[in-house]
Amino acid sequence: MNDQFIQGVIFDWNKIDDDSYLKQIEALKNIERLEFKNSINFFVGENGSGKSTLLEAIAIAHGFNPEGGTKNYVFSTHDTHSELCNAIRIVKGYRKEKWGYFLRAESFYNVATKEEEYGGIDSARYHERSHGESFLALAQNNLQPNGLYLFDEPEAALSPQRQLTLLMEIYKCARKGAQFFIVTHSPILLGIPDADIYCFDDGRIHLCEYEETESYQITEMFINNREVLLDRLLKE
Ligand SMILES: Nc1ncnc2c1ncn2[C@@H]1O[C@H](COP(=O)(O)OP(=O)(O)OP(=O)(O)O)[C@@H](O)[C@H]1O
Repeated sequence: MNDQFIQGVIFDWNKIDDDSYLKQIEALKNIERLEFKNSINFFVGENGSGKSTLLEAIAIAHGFNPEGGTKNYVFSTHDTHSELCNAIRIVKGYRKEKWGYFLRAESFYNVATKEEEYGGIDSARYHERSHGESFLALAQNNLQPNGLYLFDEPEAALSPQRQLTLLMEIYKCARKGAQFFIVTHSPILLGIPDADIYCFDDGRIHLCEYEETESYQITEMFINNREVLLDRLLKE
């Protein structure tokens, strides 16, 4: 039985203008519905394939602030979210999450500022740590059993060692009833066992295996054939 908080998304493209760029995004433009059965769901694919657009739309349609944070965050410093959130319906399960967090690498600074403000005197002092240290601390401070988490490229600030720490935390939290939607290019994070990987390449959203992702294939090819590859690339 599917006991996830978010079990799917239904799209109504009639609510989007014909000249909107959303209707030009190959992976999204013909999709009617998507199903989620897993506690850990990755969105992968080439730059510009629509991953962040969909993650953001799911987050906003579910009640999160467009720039990130918990559902209680209402600040907006740079309101540029797409109208896709108005054209989707979230299919919810019978369980309701106890806590949730939308975390995007690109607006982390603003979220950390708000987190310090809202958290009051006892809050973690995110701006007094390095980018990676504070990003991981903020993620860790907000990971709870039975929570719902939407992360956009959480690896951006993290060393490989800290990506492994985050991987461990996500895995443990998912086993305690949490659900994750994560946009990533990280071959480390993607390696988490038993996750569903939704690939946005080839003009559609489709499930794929870890070893089929470009993040894995290109990293593997580079590490195992670095000299030959560089020789070929740099000679051209
Ligand atoms: N405000 C906008 N106006 C026009 N086009 C936009 C706008 N925002 C995004 N796009 C386009 O929508 C497409 C999907 O963008 P999106 O940010 O979802 O890609 P992505 O898969 O998350 O990429 P990346 O891996 O680089 O983060 C891109 O081609 C992008 O240029």
